Amino acid sequence: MSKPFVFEKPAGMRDTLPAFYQKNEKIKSAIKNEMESWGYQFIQTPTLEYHDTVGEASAILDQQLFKLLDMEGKTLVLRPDMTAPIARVVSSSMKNVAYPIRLAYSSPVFRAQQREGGRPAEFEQVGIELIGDGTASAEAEALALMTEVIKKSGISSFTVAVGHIGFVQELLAEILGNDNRTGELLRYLNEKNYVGYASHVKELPLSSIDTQRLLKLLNLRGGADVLEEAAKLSPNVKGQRALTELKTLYTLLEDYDAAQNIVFDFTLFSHMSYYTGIVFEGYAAGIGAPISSGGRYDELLSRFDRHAPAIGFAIRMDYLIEALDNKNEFLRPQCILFTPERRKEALQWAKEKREKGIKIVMQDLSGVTNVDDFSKRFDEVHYLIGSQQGEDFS
Ligand SMILES: N[C@@H](Cc1c[nH]c[nH+]1)C(=O)O
Repeated sequence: MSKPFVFEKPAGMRDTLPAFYQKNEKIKSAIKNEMESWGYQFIQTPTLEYHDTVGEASAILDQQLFKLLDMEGKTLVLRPDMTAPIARVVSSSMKNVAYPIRLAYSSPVFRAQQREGGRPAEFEQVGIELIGDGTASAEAEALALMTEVIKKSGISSFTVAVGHIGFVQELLAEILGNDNRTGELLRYLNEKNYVGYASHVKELPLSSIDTQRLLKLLNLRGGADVLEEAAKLSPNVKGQRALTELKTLYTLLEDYDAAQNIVFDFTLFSHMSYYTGIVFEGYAAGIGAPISSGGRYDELLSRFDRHAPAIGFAIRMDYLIEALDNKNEFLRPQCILFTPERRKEALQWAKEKREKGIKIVMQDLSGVTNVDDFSKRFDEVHYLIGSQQGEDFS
């Protein structure tokens, strides 16, 4: 016997079925409304971009980029994130719009995955970018909005981890000097491989004080008192500046009433190499991967010749939906099963219900083979069958 035909999909590609789709659309619309109410304007950018502009600026590992060629032989990429395309837009079509600029997006992004990893290679991000504002208020706004959006989506139990790329890089560079060794430790942090980080540190030929400083970095996770602990690692001037920035940020977040969910985490290091200052990730109970992430990227815009400080974040819709408890279940449609002689009556009834916002499936009885099975899909099933008046729809 020949093997049954399997409709395989490329690694990491997924179908979105009705239940997930509905939930996603509903939550997404709540998130978008919130972003719009803070004055962010939604834009769309193309799915394909040039590899040597947006592809490189996106700061994703090259092997994770989906690449293809256009008719002129130029290499294109499926956009791996939205921050770089938005930097391109702000520096070209919007170059005459004065800073600060507040933009938002809701778009699929693409990052190639190994099949064994089982991770999605296409997923939807809803995010914002606040470009041209280098103030602490801009940082507080981004974090407060992210917190609000997570709350509005129905997640009650979550934390937002905040770190600072500058602090970590300065500390490592001061102790290790050489870029390769720093790079290696940063890679462990990015992979959240703290055991690997610690054993690597212990192998390095360092004074015991410096070994301790590098190891203590791993404990710098927790409430606002972590900032005091971080100060004890005797950071250099730039490192101290980063700590002051974080302290100010915390005070501002208290004003925004958004400090309750914040924890500081100096091990936070992102794979996105454009970050230059604070970085943050949102975590929901029960989900291992971040449901949102963002940070300050003050150098990216210069790559597009319109220098500006900037900050932003993206919500990862698939993980966010996974994190929602099922109390958000959606009402299923109602069904009206009719026979042709009652079709008009059924149509009239369906029209009235639909106008009231109730979802109605109209189904000719002779088109259904197993009525019992079919009926299970609906909240209510009404019968308009035969010439007799069968059901009272008042
Ligand atoms: N583009 C980032 C999120 C982000 C938006 N703005 C700044 N950071 C990501 O895909 O992880």
